[in-house]
Amino acid sequence: MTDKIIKIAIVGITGYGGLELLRLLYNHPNAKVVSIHNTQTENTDISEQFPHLKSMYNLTPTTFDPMHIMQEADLVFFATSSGVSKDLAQDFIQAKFPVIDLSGDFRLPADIYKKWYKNEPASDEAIQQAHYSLADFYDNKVTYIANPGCYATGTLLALAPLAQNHLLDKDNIIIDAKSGLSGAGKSLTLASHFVNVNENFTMYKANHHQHIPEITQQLQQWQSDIAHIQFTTSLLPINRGIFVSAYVKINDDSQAEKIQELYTATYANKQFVRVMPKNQLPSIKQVIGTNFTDIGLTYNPDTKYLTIVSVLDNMIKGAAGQAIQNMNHMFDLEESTGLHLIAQYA
Ligand SMILES: NC(=O)C1=CN([C@@H]2O[C@H](COP(=O)(O)OP(=O)(O)OC[C@H]3O[C@@H](n4cnc5c(N)ncnc54)[C@H](OP(=O)(O)O)[C@@H]3O)[C@@H](O)[C@H]2O)C=CC1
Ligand SMILES: CC(=O)N[C@@H](CCC(=O)OP(=O)(O)O)C(=O)O
Repeated sequence: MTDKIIKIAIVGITGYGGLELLRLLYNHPNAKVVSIHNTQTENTDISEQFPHLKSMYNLTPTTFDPMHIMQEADLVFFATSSGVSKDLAQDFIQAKFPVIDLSGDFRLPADIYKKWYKNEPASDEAIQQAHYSLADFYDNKVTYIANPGCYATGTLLALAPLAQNHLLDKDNIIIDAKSGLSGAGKSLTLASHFVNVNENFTMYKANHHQHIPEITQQLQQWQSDIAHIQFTTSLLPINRGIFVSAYVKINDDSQAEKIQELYTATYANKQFVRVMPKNQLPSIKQVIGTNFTDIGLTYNPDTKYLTIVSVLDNMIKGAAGQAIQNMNHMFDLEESTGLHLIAQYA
């Protein structure tokens, strides 16, 4: 084990993603959080606002000052709302200082971002420097990483073995994804009000979710004829977790019986993707609190639809955990460092 210590700054510390980074990095043997930032600095220890952190850290949020961060730290995580890092990250990008951005700001070309996020995009120049990094498939030694979105991670891992082998029927890619409420961040809205979510089930952003272009873009890199996906998202009355159901047809029927082996082979050396035995489908609870994505498959020979289910913890594999996996790649650490987590069984 290396004795290297990576000094880390986190911007967006008062959000769910920032707090999850802080929680996971506590047990990372090669990381030390040296500064934390949000929109206000109150000059009080972070544990005043978040008592669960009492006696764990000795950190007070400080004013966001890029020059100071670059002097003190080796890497900055942006766990800020979308539309924020495209402005705040500028100085770091210019200086080629290591950045991992959890938001959607650098995942898409400018015109597509503007259309789907309905927000002003970062400059083309900045976007071109960012590397979209689905951590299980990319071992980046780059300085600037756009961490994938939570739904995009679950969907891409569910479809990767097929797309990488050009086996998807491009006209039959249907994805029905569901998320726990922490995916929406800490801000309260009418839609995220307890009474609206508890004991309820709602589909939202049907056909216009911002992860649609992110998923399509990556699928196209693997299988160039894919132009569209049918994608819907729903809100589960739970805190954490994503459940992706993908219904797809494969374009070569003779391969149908071999799909399970294809998934097992694709993920044989990917320690954070676990493929279930044939015809067994995963449940959300088996991954909550971990950096795993678990995947199960079942094929219907009558309809010729393959159902693929993938589950992950949106806050870990969908955000902070994958960001740390990317950090481990960036700094040449073993990719599971600090991420040895077992789900809570009951
Ligand atoms: N939650 C999830 O499961 C996932 C989230 N993401 C993405 O990660 C990012 C963070 O998500 P999440 O933690 O849920 O969001 P939250 O809404 O919970 O938190 C947002 C954070 O950003 C900070 N912030 C907002 N504007 C600024 C600013 N101008 N300067 C400094 N800090 C700012 C907020 O600080 P303050 O308290 O001062 O307002 C807060 O700490 C988002 O882009 C989200 O889309 C990606 C995958 C999954
Ligand atoms: C439950 C819920 O509301 N989830 C959010 C996920 C947002 C997210 O991860 O944002 P990025 O676009 O930055 O990836 C949503 O559906 O918009």
